[in-house]
Amino acid sequence: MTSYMFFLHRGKKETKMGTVITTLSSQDLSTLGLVIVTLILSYYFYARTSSKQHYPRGPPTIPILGNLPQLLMAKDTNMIYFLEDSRKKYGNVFTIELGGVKRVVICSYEIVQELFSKHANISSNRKTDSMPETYSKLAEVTPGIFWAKYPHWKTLRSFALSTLREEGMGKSHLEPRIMHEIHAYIDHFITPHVGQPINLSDSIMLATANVMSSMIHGHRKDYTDTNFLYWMRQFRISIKSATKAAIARNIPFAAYFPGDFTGVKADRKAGEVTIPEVMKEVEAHKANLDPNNLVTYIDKFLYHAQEKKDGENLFTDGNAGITMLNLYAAGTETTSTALTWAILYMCAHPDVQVKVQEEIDNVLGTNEVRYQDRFTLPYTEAVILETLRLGNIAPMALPHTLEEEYTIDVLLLKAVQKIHLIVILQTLPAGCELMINMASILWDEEVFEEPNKFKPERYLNGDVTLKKTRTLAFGTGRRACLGEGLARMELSLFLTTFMQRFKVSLPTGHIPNLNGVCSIVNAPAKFTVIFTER
Ligand code: HEM
Repeated sequence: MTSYMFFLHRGKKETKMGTVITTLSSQDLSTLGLVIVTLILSYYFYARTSSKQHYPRGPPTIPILGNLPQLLMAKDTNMIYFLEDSRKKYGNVFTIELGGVKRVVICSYEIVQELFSKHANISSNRKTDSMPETYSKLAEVTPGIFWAKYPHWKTLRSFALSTLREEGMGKSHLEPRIMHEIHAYIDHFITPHVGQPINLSDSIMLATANVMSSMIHGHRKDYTDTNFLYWMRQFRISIKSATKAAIARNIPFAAYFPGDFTGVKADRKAGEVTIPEVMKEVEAHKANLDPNNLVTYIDKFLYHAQEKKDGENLFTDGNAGITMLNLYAAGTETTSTALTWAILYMCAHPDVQVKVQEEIDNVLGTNEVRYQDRFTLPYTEAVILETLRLGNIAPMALPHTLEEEYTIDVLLLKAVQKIHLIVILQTLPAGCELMINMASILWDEEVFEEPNKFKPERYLNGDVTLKKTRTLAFGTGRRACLGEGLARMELSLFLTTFMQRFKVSLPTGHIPNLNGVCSIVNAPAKFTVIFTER
């Protein structure tokens, strides 16, 4: 009778201790094999039928109440699910439920593409109850672009997109206006303070706001205009308190907590300042409307209203005001935050900064940059792409509403969950809100090697050309960022000009803090930077 011995150490004839665990005959072994195969098969079939019994099964719901104090009280970080790659903790799709609103958080690039691009017809609306109060009052009558639903959204978005393109978004004829703003910014905020620490993030948004302003109204505001400064400060408060305030809207009693933990009061105050201000601008443009000289967004909007071309009366004064506010909100803080990250990364990585400057010196010398130069400045462009990835500017994008119940494709689930035998279907309920966890996608270690490191070369083929690498920083599908062309243009022109003229560094002894402070945008923590003439 042949005996088979089972030992503790694989590949050894005996354990170190020489302990024999058990002995089995060949017949025993066949029986054991049969038992194992039977167990595996029955588990497989059991799991299939048991998961079928529960079909369709939705994503797990993460209890949010336990985290509520953190969400409401945290000064800097209020959206805890969006600050990290939540997939590791909760999976590719999970639900957070707050005040009766189900929010489905998606942490997979493939599922985002599947829902927002392939099934855009059922996922491209937004609910107004997830918006901050600043807008909600106006939006009850005038939806603007951000929070509008089909078919109104389509009309307003198409109008905004075509008008901004006429104004030069992504095109060379906008360049002089952006360059004018860059020089004004340098003259006012940098040159007088060369060699001294300055707070970039507080001032750079005035420059990006002015680019927007020149497209919307046809003129920029002076950096000493106190009304403009006050308006921008309130505007910024409303953006920063937006996520907290939106949460509080779903838990009404939270607004009555002492102080302003929920941001509702700040948001309300900001609304009281910003809304009348934009409506004043609308009135001023209306009073001076010249059909033979329609060169700004707002004039074209008001002229369209007079013509009543839409037949649905969408082109109202209220919508003129709120779309204007949407464009400021979307186009100001996002781009200025990306620029602030770019400068911080340059300070934190002096070697990268030197490479950017060498490239600019070789290609441009002292010539002023043109947007078309991006094709011959691949390293600088790679720095911008890496900034958009690692800086994670819009950490949760904007919520979408799912119009119909939707079961995520089983093959896709198998692929993203890397499960081969049992796949638990995930059915998302109609009416839920879909949110993207950008951190899971932009910092995905399976796609980006060492995702937490700033490595522009990941976007390059050698040092020569840009690699095609997936990105989601501007969203995807019908509702993707409307201003991507403008943002890319501003980032390229601002960063190249700054790097051409200045060396940037942190004050001696300051260690760069590369953790973001997350609200609707993910911004660097407060820091000061020293610009030195090169
Ligand atoms: C670095 C800068 C920017 C980033 C990272 C960014 C990112 C995004 C993201 C992620 C969304 C949401 C997409 C979705 O709902 O799925 C969005 C929407 C939007 N963005 Fe941007 N954005 C930037 C700059 C701009 C600029 C400069 C403008 C101004 C023209 C702009 C206008 C908009 C508008 C109007 C929407 C709403 C679109 C809609 O609801 O149809 N963005 N952006």
